[in-house]
Amino acid sequence: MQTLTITRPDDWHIHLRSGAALQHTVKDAAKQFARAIVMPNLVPPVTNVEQADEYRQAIMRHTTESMDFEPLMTLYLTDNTSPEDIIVAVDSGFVKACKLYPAGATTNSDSGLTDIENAYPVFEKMAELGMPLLVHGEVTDAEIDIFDREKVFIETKLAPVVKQFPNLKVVLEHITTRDAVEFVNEQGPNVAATITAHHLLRNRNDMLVGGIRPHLYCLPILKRQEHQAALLVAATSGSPKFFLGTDSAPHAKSKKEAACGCAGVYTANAAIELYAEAFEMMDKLDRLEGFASFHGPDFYGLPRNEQKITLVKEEWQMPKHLTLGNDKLVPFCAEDMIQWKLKADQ
Ligand SMILES: NC(=O)N[C@@H](CC(=O)O)C(=O)O
Ligand SMILES: [Zn+2]
Ligand SMILES: [Zn+2]
Repeated sequence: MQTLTITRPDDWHIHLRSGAALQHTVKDAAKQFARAIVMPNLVPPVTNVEQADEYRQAIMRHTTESMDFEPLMTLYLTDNTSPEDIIVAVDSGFVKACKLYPAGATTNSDSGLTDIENAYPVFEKMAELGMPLLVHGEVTDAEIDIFDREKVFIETKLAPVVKQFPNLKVVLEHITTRDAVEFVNEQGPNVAATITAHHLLRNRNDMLVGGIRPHLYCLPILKRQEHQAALLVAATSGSPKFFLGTDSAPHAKSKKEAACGCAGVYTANAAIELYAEAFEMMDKLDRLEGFASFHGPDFYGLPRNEQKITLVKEEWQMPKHLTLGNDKLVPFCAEDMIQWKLKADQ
């Protein structure tokens, strides 16, 4: 039987949510990942260290020692975040990054930055203290087409930040375009990107041809096939600039299958298996470990994990539904056959 053993991976972008959802999301993530960068877009958002500490403790209540899972916390930048807040965050030891949402860009981003320049004094402090900036890279201008919002953000918002703060570590999160790949490749080692499994495995035709599939709707939205191809090349290139970030973002089935459905795809229950499928498709399974387990900690300046996980080439069927608190949750690839399986009892 074909097996693949790699260093235990980390997820550098996940939404664990809060309350009853945590009993499912934490277990799913911890099954495979040793650490996860936890997104702060709760309602209300996690904007200071006290809130991050409370959230961290809520997550930890759903872990056991044998799970050996560490949530890495983030702060949500608002127009009111100050450079002093960054000093306190760095001192906390458990806040590992700050997250920039342009106001209105995505789920729960209403308190995001109304103008990126408002945060320049904060970026300066982050650069000085080595705190990474994580970016949801889409403009929100009504006149910009939704399929162009990442590209326009890079040109008009991100490029000036990177130029002004060459020492700032920046992660362009969940990239979806060839333009993003090229931009990241052109920058120095302080600029990196995360790539989701769903953007590697699907494109906008999968979402829209033959009927609209709400469970593939996420932000940034799936793009055309040529962009998917560029992401596959980047992820499997071996470049340390690209690493694993699932952007697993659960929404109840009823909130997705609705006249105005929420954005977000749930992959955490089988993320590493899904990435393995993408890497196998490119005949680059040997590059999975770098992408999933090395490039992220190296960029963040954290130690690589020591434990291992094993994947087995064994077909299984993705469930039709999972549970999210009192609701149903439809996972990515629901009812599809998956080719790789994480071996239990590692
Ligand atoms: N990716 C998504 O489509 N949704 C995320 C927010 C985000 O990461 O932009 C969510 O929180 O639901
Ligand atoms: Zn986002
Ligand atoms: Zn996200």
